[in-house]
Amino acid sequence: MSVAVGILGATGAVGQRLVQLLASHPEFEIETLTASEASAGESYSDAAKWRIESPVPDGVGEMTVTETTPEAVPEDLDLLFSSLPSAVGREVEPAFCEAGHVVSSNSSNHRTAEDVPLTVPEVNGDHLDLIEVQRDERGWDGALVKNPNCSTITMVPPLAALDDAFGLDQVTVATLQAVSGAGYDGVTSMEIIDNAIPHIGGEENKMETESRKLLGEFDGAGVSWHNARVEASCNRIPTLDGHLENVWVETAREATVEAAIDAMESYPSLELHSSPDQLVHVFTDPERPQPRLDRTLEGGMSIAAGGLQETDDGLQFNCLAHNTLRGAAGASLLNGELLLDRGYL
Ligand SMILES: NC(=O)C1=CN([C@@H]2O[C@H](COP(=O)(O)OP(=O)(O)OC[C@H]3O[C@@H](n4cnc5c(N)ncnc54)[C@H](OP(=O)(O)O)[C@@H]3O)[C@@H](O)[C@H]2O)C=CC1
Repeated sequence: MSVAVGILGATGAVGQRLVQLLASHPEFEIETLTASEASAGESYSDAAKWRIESPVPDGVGEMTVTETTPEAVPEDLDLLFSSLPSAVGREVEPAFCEAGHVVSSNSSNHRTAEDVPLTVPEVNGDHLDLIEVQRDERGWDGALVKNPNCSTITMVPPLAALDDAFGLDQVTVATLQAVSGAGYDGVTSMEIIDNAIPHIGGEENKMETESRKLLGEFDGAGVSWHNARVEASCNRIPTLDGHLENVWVETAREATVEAAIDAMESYPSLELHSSPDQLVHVFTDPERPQPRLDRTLEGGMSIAAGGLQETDDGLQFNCLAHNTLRGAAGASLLNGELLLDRGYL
């Protein structure tokens, strides 16, 4: 069975990754590509400044880009992936849902809304059924599902494993984030070469809130956020792709490095097309994980961890993920596969 899909914001950095991943997907077929009014009417090859190592996939370059409105896309599209700027997503995504479309969105708007599932399929796929509450409350035939921020996705699977094993009371994280997270025009070379920027607007709050929603419990009516305190400090560094994070956790029960490695490495993955075989890979070499060496682990869909050490009240570790694959386009794609698997398409 082939599922007809569209990409909202298809010409951008994340949209291009979605095009790349969807072009060879066995279940999804790209039917519609949208962007801003400035790009509408152009061929995809002309509208998108293609920045991915592999060429524009066959058949996509000639497609005509349409405007990002419900009227401009076919009514019978089963699924829309959204990689719009969040201010745009906030306005238009609900209109697509109201028009009956199911939207798997990477944009940050609505992530912490009470009736919007925020999911990392392997960690809290059960939260997807919040769609029923959303449809009741909003009267939509469609649905809006979100994946979290790229820095949040990087730390949440290891944290979920540690929570299952020992319980989490407090999480403190410092990030070293790649420039692609800011988008192509986000940070100039003069700002970032030979430098580090100890601030990324809004990022700390996203990590502190989204992680607690993801690790929370869904009871059929709503999500009770996890009680752990989460504190984040976010930094931009001159790597291209791959966010590296240093994490300290205070655990509720005594934790050992050996048990923590076991919990992370045995944390279950899923059998969705884009799921990695192993969700978290733990390195024992203290110099790993590194962005350049480890961001493409399992096609960029795995989380790399390492540097595990016991502390007075818990553990510390490092983790890394590819921010535009596992952290953005791949995360939306996995949510799309989960929607299909759970019968929402
Ligand atoms: N880059 C990353 O690593 C990550 C990005 N994100 C989030 O994903 C989203 C997309 O990011 P990114 O791909 O980097 O952004 P880009 O700026 O590269 O792309 C934005 C896309 O949205 C379209 N667009 C812009 N304005 C409008 C509008 N008014 N109406 C309709 N379409 C519009 C653009 O079309 P056009 O080409 O015509 O301008 C383009 O297709 C953002 O919300 C971002 O915060 C999340 C995680 C990681």
